[in-house]
Formats: sequence, structure tokens, C-alpha cells
Amino acid sequence: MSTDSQLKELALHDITVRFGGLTALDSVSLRVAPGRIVGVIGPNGAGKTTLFNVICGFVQPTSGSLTLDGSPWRPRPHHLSRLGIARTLQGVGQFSGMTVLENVMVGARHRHAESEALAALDRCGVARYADAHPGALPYAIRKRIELARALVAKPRILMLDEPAGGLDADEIAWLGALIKETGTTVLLVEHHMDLVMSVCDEILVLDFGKSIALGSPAEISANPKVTEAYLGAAA
Ligand SMILES: Nc1ncnc2c1ncn2[C@@H]1O[C@H](COP(=O)(O)OP(=O)(O)OP(=O)(O)O)[C@@H](O)[C@H]1O
Repeated sequence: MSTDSQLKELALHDITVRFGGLTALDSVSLRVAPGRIVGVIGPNGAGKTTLFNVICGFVQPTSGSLTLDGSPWRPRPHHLSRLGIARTLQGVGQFSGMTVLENVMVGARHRHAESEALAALDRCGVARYADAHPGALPYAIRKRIELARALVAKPRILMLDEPAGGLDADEIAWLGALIKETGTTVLLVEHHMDLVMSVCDEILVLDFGKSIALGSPAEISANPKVTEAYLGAAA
């Protein structure tokens, strides 16, 4: 198995996931090269979260395979942090019985967990809430804490699941700048198109589990299949 010091490229090869009669992913392939920001978009139910769940080992593909640096890889949730893969959740799943600082320390991997957690909170502009309890804080602040928890371990791959959900325009602009400056490989599932188009190097578009387009933001914006998929979803 790859260790985090070797982790460079993640790839999905012809991944299919079936839930009973429903095909949530249909032979989807994706290569995530080091340092790239890769967006995964598509209408509701397109298979975006399922794709994330496959990478995290929460869902086993019906067929297809994954590789890390070209070697076969079977993801397991409890190996992710050792491999340098961190994921934020759609909501804000923080432990209410712990302070903000303690929540972020859960994600730290090193002996200096407290100073690293404080640095991550600072980077996300929320260090002043370190001793507060997350349940008492506004949603946008808790989203920032969730990001700090993912960033504290300095992941090789940062998986962001709808990080802009529930944020206002200023918060989304801040988030976009943070994503760009992390310098890490990012996989981003997001409905907020302005954010996706402004931060991603490459975008995969899913529709009913199928990969219908893969390309740069400019290519995706100009792709009629993508417009059709979204218009169809809105109809
Ligand atoms: N555990 C499951 N069991 C059965 N069906 C599931 C399961 N998980 C997802 N699905 C179905 O698979 C399809 C893809 O779902 P998924 O959550 O991956 O889509 P999504 O693109 O993330 O959607 P959204 O944008 O609404 O979050 C949907 O039809 C969903 O109902």
C-alpha cells in the first residue's frame, strides 16, 4: 500500500456502483493529478457523493478499480488519514461536547496537535472561537471550523463536499481564495457554479451516474451536453 510520503496520484477506472436496480455511477473514470483542483458537478442525484464515498471506502464499487500512484488500491475509511486524505462533510458534523479547538485537534496527527489546531483555526479566520462550543456558533463559522479540521493534518488530498452550502457571497469568495492557496490536491463537489468555475483546473460532470464531460472550466461552460443536463434537471 502507498504511504502518505509516496501519495501522488489518485485514479478511478471504470467505477460502477449499483444500489439494487439503481446505477448511481456508471463506468466513471477520473485521474486526479498532484496539486490539481478537480471539481465534480452534476444535477441532484447525479452520483457526486457516491463517487466521494467510493474514494473514502464507505461504498464498495460493483465493478471497476482505484489506483494510488498506479498501484491497485482498496480504500478503507480508517486508512484515509494515514494516506493524507481528508474530507469535509456536507453538513457540519462537529462534536457538541467538545470545544472548537478539541474538535480540530481530533484531525491532527502530530505531537503538537494543539498548536497545529490553533494554526489551522487561525488560517481559517476562526481562532478566536477556539474555546467556544460549536453548537452555539453560526453556521458559516462552523463551516470554517470543519475546514480547519480537514486542513490541520496537512492533507495530500482534500475532499470538499459542498463547502459553499449555506454561505453568503463574501464567505464563498473567502472559501475560493482559501481553496486556491492550500497548494494541495483538491477534489470539490459543489453546486455553486461561480466557485467551481473560479477555482477548478478541471471539472468532471456527472449526469444520472454517467460521466458526460471532463475538461477545463471554459470547456465545461461551452459544452452543450452540460447545459442540457442542467436544463433537463430544472424542467
Ligand atoms: N446508500 C444508497 N442506497 C440506495 N441508493 C442510494 C444510496 N446512496 C445514493 N443512492 C442513490 O444514488 C443516486 C446518486 O446519489 P448521490 O447522493 O451520489 O448523488 P449526488 O450527485 O451527490 O446528489 P446531490 O447533489 O443531491 O447530493 C441517487 O439516485 C441516490 O438516491
